[in-house]
Amino acid sequence: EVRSFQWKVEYIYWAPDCVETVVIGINGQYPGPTIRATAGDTIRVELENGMSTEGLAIHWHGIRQIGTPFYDGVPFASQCPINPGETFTYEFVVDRPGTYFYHGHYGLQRSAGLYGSLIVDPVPSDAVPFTYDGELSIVLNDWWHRSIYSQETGLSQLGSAFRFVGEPQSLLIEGRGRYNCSLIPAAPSSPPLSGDVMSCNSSRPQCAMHALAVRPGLTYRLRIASVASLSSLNFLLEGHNMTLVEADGHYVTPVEISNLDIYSGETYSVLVTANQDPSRSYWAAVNVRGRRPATPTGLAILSYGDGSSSSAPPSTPSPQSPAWDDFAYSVAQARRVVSRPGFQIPLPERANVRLMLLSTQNRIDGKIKWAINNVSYVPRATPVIAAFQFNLTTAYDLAASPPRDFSRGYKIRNAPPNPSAIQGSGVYTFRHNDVVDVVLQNSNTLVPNNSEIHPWHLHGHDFWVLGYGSGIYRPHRHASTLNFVNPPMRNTVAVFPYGWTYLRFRADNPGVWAFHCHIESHFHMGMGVMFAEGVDRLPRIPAQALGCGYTKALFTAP
Ligand SMILES: O=C1O[C@H]([C@@H](O)CO)C(O)=C1O
Repeated sequence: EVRSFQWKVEYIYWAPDCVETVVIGINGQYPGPTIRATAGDTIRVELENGMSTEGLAIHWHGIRQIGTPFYDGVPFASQCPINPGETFTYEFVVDRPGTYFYHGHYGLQRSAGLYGSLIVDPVPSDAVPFTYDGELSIVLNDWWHRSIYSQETGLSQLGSAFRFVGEPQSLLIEGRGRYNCSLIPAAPSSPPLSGDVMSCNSSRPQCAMHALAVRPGLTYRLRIASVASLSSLNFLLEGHNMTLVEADGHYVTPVEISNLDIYSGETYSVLVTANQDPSRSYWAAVNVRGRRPATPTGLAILSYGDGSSSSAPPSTPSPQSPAWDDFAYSVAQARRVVSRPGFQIPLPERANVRLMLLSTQNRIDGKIKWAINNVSYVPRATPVIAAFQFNLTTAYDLAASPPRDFSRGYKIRNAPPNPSAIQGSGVYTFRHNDVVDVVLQNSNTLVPNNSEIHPWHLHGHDFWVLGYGSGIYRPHRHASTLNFVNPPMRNTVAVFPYGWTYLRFRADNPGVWAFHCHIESHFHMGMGVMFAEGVDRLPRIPAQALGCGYTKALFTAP
């Protein structure tokens, strides 16, 4: 079945946490509309860029775009950005059931609210290894009052003028949070200039708490996605345990948990049974982990029944998550997520390519950047995929590969000495069906004794997560600790402070695929790489994806 949508992307005034600001909405709404489809369906989105001051592209996160790499939605990788006033039609197959989402991938547009859910149901004949009575779905996010333009300006300043985006003002559940309006000075004019002078009003319907309505005794599949821009999050339901059953569109061996660590770019399904006192409601809560929190708990209401007193907010205090810096807890929970017997995709026995990718925070030309093996990624004006298809060697040096390893002597516990980091736009190339191992190696930032969590997301693929460890990955010491028995498949995986994460994928999807830290500011500061694979088999790029950079030369004036 083809499911068609017509979307117009525009700036709108919205008050996600009761503070009115400018949000990027779809068809006048934030978050964007939910796409619901059945495995095998074709999704067709006619996307009009109604923002008159910037380009646009939308990424369908977790959808592999098999055969349609030019609809992956990464500007300057898979397509030219959609100009103001232009309409671009995405058309792709959602081949596998699961919990996904979509989001803007141009600049910091995801942080401005350009995202929504994408849920794919299995075909009726497909086995689902658990049962439930009903379904609920939430997207988690962190939220700033400073515009993304101000945030971007801060990230680009020289030397000590650098201003990081900082900790978020609010955490949102399904696009809703509640900022404490008494912290905002009264607007100087009356009525306030909407969205320019901060106006906070806790009775705005847009910031009414989201409610998860359940009926006593029933079991629900709760789908949870994180599109957070910065924060590692921890989700919990007051008084209720959860059974983890799906991660990034793959069934996992059920795990009982009392709270869920979720990193930006990840999705999960948990089963929850409404088995508590039905005469009251409970908190659904989200807290920051991994960075010293400066943001209040984000809240929604788990309400028993509908319309009765049980939908009023609980009078209990908001629930707490494990300590923000209990990284051992996070690693232990990550290790418990393994594939489900009967639903495993066989792991290729060995890889023929291995990349050792060291992430460092660096100063380059006076600016703070993130670099991978000393190269900080900067997009160029020509889509990488078009450079391969049309051999645009003026746009990129297609033969040169960025470094595939880093110096064995690198001290990951020291602030980077940073002598030779550069900016670059090089592309790692693989042959069709190469089996690629990637070791993501974390290190100290420019701040002494500091290393951060980075959730890495791979486009066009799922990968097997073979293991996590601390310190520098050393094959002779760590290869034997990898999980070759039941590694989970994912599209996003965390790299923990001072640690390494080991993953494997098969380069069986001809295209150009971004692989990057899903923290919005970090990718913008260069924390990503480009993978090109099977470029001799690329499907023909449609004209609507071209027209910028050196692809202009492909068209002749009418
Ligand atoms: O990219 C980042 O920059 C800051 C800090 O490292 C430099 O001010 C921070 O916390 C990040 O995650």
